[in-house]
Formats: sequence, structure tokens, C-alpha cells
Amino acid sequence: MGAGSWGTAFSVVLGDAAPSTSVTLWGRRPELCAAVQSRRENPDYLPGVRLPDALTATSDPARALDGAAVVVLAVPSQTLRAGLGQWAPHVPADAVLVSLMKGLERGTARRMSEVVREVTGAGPERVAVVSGPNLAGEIAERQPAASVVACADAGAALRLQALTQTPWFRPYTTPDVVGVELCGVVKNVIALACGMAKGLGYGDNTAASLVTRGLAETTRLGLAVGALAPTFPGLAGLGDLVATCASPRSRNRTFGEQLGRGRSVAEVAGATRQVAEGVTSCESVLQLARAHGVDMPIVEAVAAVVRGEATAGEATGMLMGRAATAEHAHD
Ligand SMILES: NC(=O)C1=CN([C@@H]2O[C@H](COP(=O)(O)OP(=O)(O)OC[C@H]3O[C@@H](n4cnc5c(N)ncnc54)[C@H](O)[C@@H]3O)[C@@H](O)[C@H]2O)C=CC1
Ligand SMILES: O=C(CO)COP(=O)(O)O
Repeated sequence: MGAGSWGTAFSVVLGDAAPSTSVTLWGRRPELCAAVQSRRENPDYLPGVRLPDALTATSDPARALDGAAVVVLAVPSQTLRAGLGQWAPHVPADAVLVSLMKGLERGTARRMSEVVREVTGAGPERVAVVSGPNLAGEIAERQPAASVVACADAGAALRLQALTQTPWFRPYTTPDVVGVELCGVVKNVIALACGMAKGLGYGDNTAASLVTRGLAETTRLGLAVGALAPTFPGLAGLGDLVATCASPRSRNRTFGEQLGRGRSVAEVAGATRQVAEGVTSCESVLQLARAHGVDMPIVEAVAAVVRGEATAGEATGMLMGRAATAEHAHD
């Protein structure tokens, strides 16, 4: 459900992993679905990438969901609740729901798997998350990459692993839904910070410092909300952080770079149709952090820039001017 970059790229994974399984891609716009169907290409989100011949595309959610054993959700996080509310009557009662999304809901600070469970009433054994260093463009080009399938139910995680394993896509399993999901959310905010540093003209030392301290604050938040410690140096944690913070293909990093060059959030957002989840999620991450008494200075600094209360240069000053401390002061 969602024919943007990642929904479309993930349909390539599913098509390659299980060629005998029928895969249907739902998109909002009939003309885009018609292009996918006839040209085997998503011209708006993955131009030039050949999609599997067996892939069906439709803008009719009832048709997309009819008989589905697995429902993969890949829409912008802020639209999930409304979209899923309309689709829920068509979701088969035993289908596993998989979130590919990397945002928190504005206002409630809910993770996407929490929204899925609230809207559909599904139990934890039917809700999974897939996350890792998986930039959609590279995945669609079938470049080798690893990922994580998280589900409270080990059997469901194994079934999803089998449905997504290809010679070029290697999913690992974990029961840590909370940790995998939070890592994906916070890394988008840290990628905004790395982009800002790049836009200000700073180099690799600055980026590496942000990645490392970003992982430290992600870990603090994650442990406070019940995540498992090994998730943070894993694929969904460090792996995705490195990929996103280093890649010029990352929308969040690119968005941050434009902010670092002095553009406003409205100017940058107006120039792209693609979602940069960190921009909407940074405030919700702070909300969650404050509720658990967790200090997240990089997220604070990014949020100040996104609100228009500080420039990227001033945010740098906020971070570098903090009181001196021990590296593992919070551990
Ligand atoms: N692109 C990537 O490399 C990756 C993205 N993700 C996550 O996947 C999620 C989806 O991102 P992308 O596919 O990359 O976004 P995108 O910006 O490429 O596409 C978003 C899609 O959602 C559609 N959309 C917009 N508003 C909608 C609404 N109200 N209802 C239904 N559909 C709507 C758009 O038309 C478009 O098809 C995000 O949470 C993102 O963080 C996760 C891993 C990789
Ligand atoms: O989540 C991603 C890679 O794993 C994609 O990051 P962006 O949304 O910043 O492009």
C-alpha cells in the first residue's frame, strides 16, 4: 500500500523473492498505476527501473487487499491513520501487516506499528516492521543490502524473512519491534543534522561526530522505552544511520543540506514531492524523549531549526557550547 519510492522498490524485493507469489501495488493515482501496469516502470518515483513482469498495480484498495496474506504499508507516516482507517474493512482477518515507515505520528508520538494495531485491532503477532540500510533507489537497482524483519511472533518473522530473501536482499529476524522502529525514526532526524553540517561546509569529522552521538541519544531513548540494546549497533540502528547520513540519495540528508545553505523548511518542502520524515517526526521524538526524561541534544537542535527558531549555524553553536561531560555519562 503506497506506490512511492520505497513501496515500489519493496515490490521488486517481494517479486524477486517469491516469483510464484502474486504481488499487487496500490497507489493513489490511477494514471501512475496504469503506467506501472503497462510500462513496467514507476516514472514518478523510480524512473528507469524495470519492475517485475508479474507485478499488478491498482488504485482500488479493495482489489489490492483482496485475499492478501501480507499487507505491506509504505505511505508517509502522517497519512497512515486516515488511509488505514479506510482500508481496514478490506484487510483479511489473518493477514500480517508490515510497516516500512520511518516516522512517528504527530501529536500522539505513536510508532507506526502502534497506529496499525490501534486502527485494525491486530494483535502483536500480526504486526511486523522491516527496516535497515535500504535506500529505495539502491534496492530497486538490486544492489546487495541487508535488513531486519521485526515481529513479536518468531514464526511470522521467519515467514516474512522467507518472503523477502533474494540473492541481493538479506533480511535478518528480531523480536525487537520497538527498537527497530525507533532507530528508523530517529536516524532521519540525525540525517537532517548531517545534511545541515554538509550545507554549512563541514566535512567527515563533523558527520562522524553526529552519527556517533546521534546513536548514543537514540540508544538512550530506545532503552527507556523498552527496546533491546543489541538493536542499536545493528542494521536498523547503526547500519541505517550510516547509510542515510552518508548518502546523497537520502531525502532527509538532502533536506538538511538545503537548510544548512540557509533555505527555510517551507522553501525546501515546496521544492520536492518526496517525504522527508525527520522534518515532521523531530517534534514527536522530543515529545517521547521528554516523557521518559531522556536528553536528546541533537534532536533538540534539529527541531529548533525546523521550527525556524535557529539557523543551522546557531544550532551548531548550541551543540558545541554544551557543558563538557564524560562520553558515557548516561550509561
Ligand atoms: N525511500 C526510501 O529509501 C525509504 C523510505 N522509507 C520510508 O517509507 C515510507 C514511505 O516513503 P517513500 O515511499 O520513500 O515516500 P515517497 O515520498 O517516495 O512516496 C510517498 C508515496 O505516498 C503517497 N502519498 C502521499 N500522501 C498520501 C496519502 N495521504 N495517502 C496515501 N498515499 C499518499 C505518494 O503519492 C507517494 O506514492 C516513509 O515512512 C519513509 O521514511 C523507508 C526505507 C527506505
Ligand atoms: O530510510 C531510508 C534508508 O534506509 C531512506 O532515507 P531517506 O528517507 O532520508 O531517503
